[in-house]
Amino acid sequence: MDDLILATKDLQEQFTEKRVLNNLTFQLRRGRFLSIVGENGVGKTTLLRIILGQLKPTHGSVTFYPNRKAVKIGYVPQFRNIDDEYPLAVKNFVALNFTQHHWPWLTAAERARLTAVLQETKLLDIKNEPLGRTSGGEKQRTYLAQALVIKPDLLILDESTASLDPIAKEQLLRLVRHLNQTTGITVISVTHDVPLAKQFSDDYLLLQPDGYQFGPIDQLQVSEYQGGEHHV
Ligand SMILES: Nc1ncnc2c1ncn2[C@@H]1O[C@H](COP(=O)(O)OP(=O)(O)OP(=O)(O)O)[C@@H](O)[C@H]1O
Repeated sequence: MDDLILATKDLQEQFTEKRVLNNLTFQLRRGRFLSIVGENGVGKTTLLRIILGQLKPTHGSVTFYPNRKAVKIGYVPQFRNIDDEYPLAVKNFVALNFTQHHWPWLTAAERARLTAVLQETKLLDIKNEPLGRTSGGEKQRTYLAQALVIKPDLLILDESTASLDPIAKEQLLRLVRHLNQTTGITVISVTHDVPLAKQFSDDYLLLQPDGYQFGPIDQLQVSEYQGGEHHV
């Protein structure tokens, strides 16, 4: 169990109208990049919410190793309400995730961490720009930086590339993969983009209406993936 970061056992979620996750059981090793794929409504976000502790499974469990408290999670949600007028500068938006309360007066250690993460995510040049005026790709990198600033052990991305053009999509995933390989951070990424998942991940979890598949990414058959926004 040494190198596991989390394991699920027999997970199921029963909503009023629908049941998702069919006794889902899988184990994720530390340092791996897992892509979760599957058609719309199959339960991908539900699984993330269970892992994040926002939703209690109707059945089954999630276990963290060595325990939940020891696994720091950085989360990039699927939707944000950032309009063109959003005034907070990129660097201040990233710093929101520091837990200390007297922001914006960061400690020296926090300032150093902030600079490091802005550099890692290639945001130094635009750190003083209001977030509302940045491009889609820059916004996604800012959300990523905000999740990373706390030095998480596990990074969870919910369709972070969905709104991006193909070049920005690949750049973002390449960056996440680079961080995964250089820092050892474990990544769980929900995506509809199977070719990109195949390019950048180690493992896949394909959720299906009546079951699931889990395994090394090279075993994911593109033809088995039906649905999502991008039919392949
Ligand atoms: N709180 C809830 N109450 C009732 N039904 C819900 C709730 N949350 C999700 N569902 C339903 O459960 C199913 C799975 O939703 P979920 O958001 O996990 O799917 P998904 O695979 O992430 O879909 P997408 O690819 O469209 O984001 C959907 O049919 C959804 O309508």
